[in-house]
Amino acid sequence: MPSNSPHLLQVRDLSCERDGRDLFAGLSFDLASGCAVQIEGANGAGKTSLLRTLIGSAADFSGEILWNGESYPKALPKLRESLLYIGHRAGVRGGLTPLENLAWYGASRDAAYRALELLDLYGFEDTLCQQLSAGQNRRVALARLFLPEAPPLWILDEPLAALDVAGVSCLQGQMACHLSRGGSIVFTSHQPVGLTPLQSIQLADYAAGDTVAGGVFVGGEDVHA
Ligand SMILES: Nc1ncnc2c1ncn2[C@@H]1O[C@H](COP(=O)(O)OP(=O)(O)OP(=O)(O)O)[C@@H](O)[C@H]1O
Repeated sequence: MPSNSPHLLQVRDLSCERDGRDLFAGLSFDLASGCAVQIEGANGAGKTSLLRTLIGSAADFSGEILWNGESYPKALPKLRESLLYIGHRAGVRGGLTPLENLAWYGASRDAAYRALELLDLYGFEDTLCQQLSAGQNRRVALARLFLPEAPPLWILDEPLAALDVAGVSCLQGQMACHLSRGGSIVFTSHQPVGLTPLQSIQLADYAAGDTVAGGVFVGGEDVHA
């Protein structure tokens, strides 16, 4: 069960600065198998900076991050074997079709067709992505979450952005399914997401000089044992 699972990702007293400005300080949380963490905060609060730090793309932090008990940066090669990161910008190549974009990530043709169908992109598989709408491009990016054998750790920056109601529902279902299979998710979103167990972290609570301990949990057990 998720509450008894080991903590895969551990963040200890993390502080991040950009251009001489402290974005957040004293941030600590644990992420266990089967659990999700939602990062919330105003525009410019540092959500993307935090995610980029967690994926090892930003080394200018203080504090400690551990993956399976091993500290960054030593842990990064193993982390990347287990990580699926979808950033704020969709990471979709406009000059390729949806099928070609998924093939670039190693998907078989059958798996890519299936994932695109689940995201209601049937009939658009061979259309250049630069001819698709913003929401459709977002769906192409998110189709990676619907491929078989997706990695266990998902780090998603604004995954619900640009999606319509049906798209949000579809993605929420897939995120819940991932948790039920023992996967873990860290994501940013400005809107409520119906996941359990979910730890919500408000970056405003960690503004430099205004540090509080821990986040708020909705459902499940507090993994800050
Ligand atoms: N590489 C960088 N160099 C300098 N400043 C940066 C860099 N990346 C981000 N910043 C600054 O850090 C601050 C936080 O940016 P970030 O993108 O992390 O915020 P965010 O919470 O994700 O915002 P939004 O909700 O608007 O996406 C911003 O003021 C931004 O200008």
